[in-house]
Amino acid sequence: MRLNPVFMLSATDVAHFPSESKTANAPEVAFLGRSNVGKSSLINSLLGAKLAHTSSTPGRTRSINFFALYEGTGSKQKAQPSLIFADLPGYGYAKISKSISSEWPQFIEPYLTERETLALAICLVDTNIPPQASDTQLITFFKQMQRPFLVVGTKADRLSNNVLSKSLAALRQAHEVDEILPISAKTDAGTKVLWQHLMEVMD
Ligand SMILES: Nc1nc2c(ncn2[C@@H]2O[C@H](COP(=O)(O)OP(=O)(O)OP(=O)(O)O)[C@@H](O)[C@H]2O)c(=O)[nH]1
Ligand SMILES: [Mg+2]
Repeated sequence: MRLNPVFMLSATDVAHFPSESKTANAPEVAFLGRSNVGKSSLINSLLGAKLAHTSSTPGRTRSINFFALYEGTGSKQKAQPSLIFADLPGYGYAKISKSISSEWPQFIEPYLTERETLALAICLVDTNIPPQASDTQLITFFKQMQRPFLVVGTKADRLSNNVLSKSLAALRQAHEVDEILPISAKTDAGTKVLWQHLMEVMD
């Protein structure tokens, strides 16, 4: 199914989050991970459009950017979105070993704990670097909150199959998760499988 993406708004405060009148309570998917892991690039790759701003400099995304995804195009586009994407600012950028909550802007934690329509969190981890404590911390947070999450391994295109398999095994072990889906925003590898997970959220 093709979804038509439309940028909604950029939130720097809880008060700015899109309300029910805008989202029609459509399920929301949040993209989380360290700065530069490839959140905005993955969103663009999934949407087939360059809507989210990407940068080689960490810390590009400083607010939560919401995108509404509509079924149908032109006159056949539905009035209400079917899915919402939320592109979040990265963590682990300014200071190295601070806890996620102290590093992160004040509005991220309320977003994660209070956003009722949040249906799935995509936790991005970089397959090109060793397991990071800040990522374990985020994944533990979702386990404890019993909120649905999915871990994806980014920038898989940079590694040979052999090195990628080893990296994924190390990441699964460190973060104590059964599955990490390898993806590449560059080659679109893995994005079809990821869309299958997103479709389940929409049902
Ligand atoms: N080779 C390769 N490079 C990638 C991939 N995804 C992202 N990048 C590169 O990684 C850098 C960061 O990408 P972004 O998508 O801006 O990362 P982000 O997680 O949104 O970063 P912040 O907004 O700073 O938190 C850019 O230079 C991208 O081109 C990928 O799948 N493969
Ligand atoms: Mg970004």
